[in-house]
Amino acid sequence: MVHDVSGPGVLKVFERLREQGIPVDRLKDPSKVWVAEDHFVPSADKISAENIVKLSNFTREYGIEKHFRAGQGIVHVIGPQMGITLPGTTIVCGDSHTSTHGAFGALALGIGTSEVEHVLASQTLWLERPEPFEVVVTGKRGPTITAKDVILSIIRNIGTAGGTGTVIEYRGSGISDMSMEQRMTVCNMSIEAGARAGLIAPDEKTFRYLRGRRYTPEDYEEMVDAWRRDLTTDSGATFAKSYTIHTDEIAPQVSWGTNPAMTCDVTQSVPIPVDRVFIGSCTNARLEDLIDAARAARGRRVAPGVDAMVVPGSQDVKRQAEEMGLDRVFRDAGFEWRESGCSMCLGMNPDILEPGQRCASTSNRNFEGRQGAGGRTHLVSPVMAAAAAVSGHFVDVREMDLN
Ligand SMILES: CC(C)[C@H](C(=O)O)[C@@H](O)C(=O)O
Ligand code: SF4
Repeated sequence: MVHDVSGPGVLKVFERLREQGIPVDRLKDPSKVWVAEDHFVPSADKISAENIVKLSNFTREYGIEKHFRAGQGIVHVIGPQMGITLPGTTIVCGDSHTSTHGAFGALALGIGTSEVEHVLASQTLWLERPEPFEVVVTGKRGPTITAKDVILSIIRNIGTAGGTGTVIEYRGSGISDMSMEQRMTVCNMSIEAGARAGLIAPDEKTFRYLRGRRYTPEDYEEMVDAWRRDLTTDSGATFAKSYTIHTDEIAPQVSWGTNPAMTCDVTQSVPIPVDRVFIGSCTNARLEDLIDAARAARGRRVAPGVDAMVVPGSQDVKRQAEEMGLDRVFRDAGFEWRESGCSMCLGMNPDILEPGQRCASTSNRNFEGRQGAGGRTHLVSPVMAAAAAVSGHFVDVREMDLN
């Protein structure tokens, strides 16, 4: 997968190789490459426009058919939704949150620019073998405890370096209970625990999710038969590390600091009014996330002084949400209803915080200045974000009358 930030850097390497007389006049297999324009959306500045022109030249020159344009959505939302992400495949992208695709039982890794170039030219990659790390999720989540609360709790407990050198396999009843979208939220943040990737063995939910999508292969049912047989956790599998979390003990989470492990329960000291609310990103901007957020927004109004926006993860999510009337729910409550893209997740486009502003955000990183210099990010689930928007401060959604 190639996107508008990491892609153009790769193309520069291609140019350099050509100058040295090394022929990179074709890709090993253009049918295995696809492109999305997501990070610089809305593409208002010069660099972003230039990058998008570069990507267009790239797909034209190398015969790449799948090119999703600005506004079509985030690379990690599009892939699964289009049936491009498949179990048992190896997926790479110059983007750390490639781990999202592990929810389908793919080995999905974020890689560096020169590695991307190597993959484009050879369809291979040299890797140190990571250690297997099992994270067992047990118990039954309360009705307002989301996959985001589960993964924030895991990271809070194992730390941002807890997964270093490993690939995390999430398993247990707490994972099989989750929908595919919830599993994606969990795998998405594996990288925030320092892991190379995160994955979940595919099951019937996985197979059902991918059936009949735009790029689902024709021989899909045969593939499913093989996956059912081969892509399970071996009985007696051994792991280099193991961690178990009981979800019945989890409260809604709010990050307070500048890395995702700096997180606490909403019942601990979470001060603060919020100025902005961002419901979006490849972590939490799928249809179920918007349905969840709408439960707190429906029939209420965004608190005075709060600026709240919803950025669906893809055009498809947006359309489906609109068919359900969710756009009206959010608009009537005073949220902005935006076009798809990375938006205020990372401050690389005009959607940024002003210095001193605090944001309740459904994204995955709260690093200093992540959403704009001088801004502060508080990571929460979609329903927590919407509840903060209508209350003007963080609240415990378990005590709220949700629709
Ligand atoms: C811009 C891109 C390389 C980056 C990443 O690698 O994750 C971005 O998507 C992010 O979330 O910080
Ligand atoms: S939504 Fe955020 S985390 Fe996801 S790919 Fe875009 S910038 Fe990275």
